[in-house]
Amino acid sequence: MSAQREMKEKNPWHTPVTIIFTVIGVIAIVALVTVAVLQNRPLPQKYKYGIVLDAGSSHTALYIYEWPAEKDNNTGRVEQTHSCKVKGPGISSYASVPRKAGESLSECMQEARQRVPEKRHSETPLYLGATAGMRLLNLENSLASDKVFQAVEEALQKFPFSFQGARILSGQEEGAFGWVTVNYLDDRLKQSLETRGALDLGGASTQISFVSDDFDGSESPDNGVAFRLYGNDYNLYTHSFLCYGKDQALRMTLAKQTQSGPVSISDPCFNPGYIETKNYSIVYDSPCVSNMKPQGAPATFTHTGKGNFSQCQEVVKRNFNFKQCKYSQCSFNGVFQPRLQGPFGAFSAYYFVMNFLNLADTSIPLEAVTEKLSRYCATPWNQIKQQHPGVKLKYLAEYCFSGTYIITLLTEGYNFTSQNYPNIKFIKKIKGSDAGWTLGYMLNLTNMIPAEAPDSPPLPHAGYVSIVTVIAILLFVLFILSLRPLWPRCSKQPQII
Ligand SMILES: Nc1nc2c(ncn2[C@@H]2O[C@H](COP(=O)(O)OP(=O)(O)OP(=O)(O)O)[C@@H](O)[C@H]2O)c(=O)[nH]1
Ligand SMILES: [Ca+2]
Repeated sequence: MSAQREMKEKNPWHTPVTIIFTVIGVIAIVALVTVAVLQNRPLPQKYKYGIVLDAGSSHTALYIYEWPAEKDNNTGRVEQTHSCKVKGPGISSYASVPRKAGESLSECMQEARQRVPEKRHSETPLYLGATAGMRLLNLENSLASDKVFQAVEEALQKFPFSFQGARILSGQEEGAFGWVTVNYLDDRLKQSLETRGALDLGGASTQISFVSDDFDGSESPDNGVAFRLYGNDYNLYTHSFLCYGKDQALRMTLAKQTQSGPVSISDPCFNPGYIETKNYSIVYDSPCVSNMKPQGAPATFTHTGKGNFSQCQEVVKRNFNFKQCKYSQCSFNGVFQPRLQGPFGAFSAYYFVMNFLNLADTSIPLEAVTEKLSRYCATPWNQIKQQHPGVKLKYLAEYCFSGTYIITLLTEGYNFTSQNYPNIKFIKKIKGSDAGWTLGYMLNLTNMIPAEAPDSPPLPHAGYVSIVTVIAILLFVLFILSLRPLWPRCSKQPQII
């Protein structure tokens, strides 16, 4: 017993002073850790929103984007949360009744009002960008295009968002923002990876945009867009071909076959057995073909199909001019194009068409693609209709032409070969967001892609808390040890028996 008591008396940890120090120390550590954890705990996520209306030539689509409120400047975090396809045609089709262009948007705008939390409405920017349909209308009749914009603006201002205006994008902007979208969603910009070129096939225009080591913008400044993003400089090559979207290209191809004003044509780009009466004035109602309209043509012509891929390709090729090129190299129509480089993402109609034809997989060799397309074009129209009962007849009738046009544009127009054709990926969405110019447009207008790489915190949250805890314990131990002189000395005193 006395030995035990002796041990107890000798043990300095059992003195009241050290017990008090220990308790205070433990409380201090707990307090320190609690403060560090609470202070650095991720706050409940709050989101910001942005809305972009893509007023294309064939239709308008609305996209809602969302990103964490505290990370405006961070990357790879803006996501598309909703999209809405406006019913009816593109806004340029309402040139004679502009009011209806505005009205057509209201259903999708109501949806946006419900999707974006009410308290964020007033701070949510809303943009409308119009592309080739309005570019053509503006060329044809600028007063009519102004009236369409006026009607659209009046309609959009009635909604509680922060409306930032409606305008026509230049072809360069359309191409460049499509490229930004693809590379942003792929996380290629922030990580300084090789970029992916962007191929966009719309209804009225088509864009090609890519970075090539051969291109610094000097040979053809109009095709150059310089960006500094996350600390990297990019010299982007971009070109938009007005009238080379798939609907206008079809008009041009029909125009090539009806220049003498016949009453009927046998078209290799449509399936055999296809027969439809078409109006000359409707086919030629576009600045892309209006100067080709035959004089003294009848009101209508009978459009029949004969389904022949190679003959179709010959007609389609006649839309491209390969003769003059004042640069070191050209794509077509005398337009400069540097050497193709890197992977490419092809979206919009490239995807719709190639996906329908089961040709979206580019590991299929180019030769096999043309073979499959030949077989598709030669399939009788009745059989095609039977095989695809749910597909819109207008789309269905045009797939032979559209597939042929895409392959011709890529190989003859842009000079893709059997070797680099597999570098193309046909895409619709990347990580849930549609590929297209809208996201890039919004990121640019909201300054959401910084020119310089953002500073990242030196430590992750968990690492920070662990280090603070270890240092606190070390300090505490040192503190206790530093109090050694105050430790009771009773154990060292000679015992008096
Ligand atoms: N097959 C098919 N075609 C589609 C679909 N959606 C749109 N298209 C067609 O594909 C073409 C391109 O569509 P978009 O990319 O929306 O073109 P756009 O933006 O209206 O036209 P631009 O102003 O030239 O960019 C048009 O001819 C459309 O009619 C679809 O779901 N399936
Ligand atoms: Ca488009």
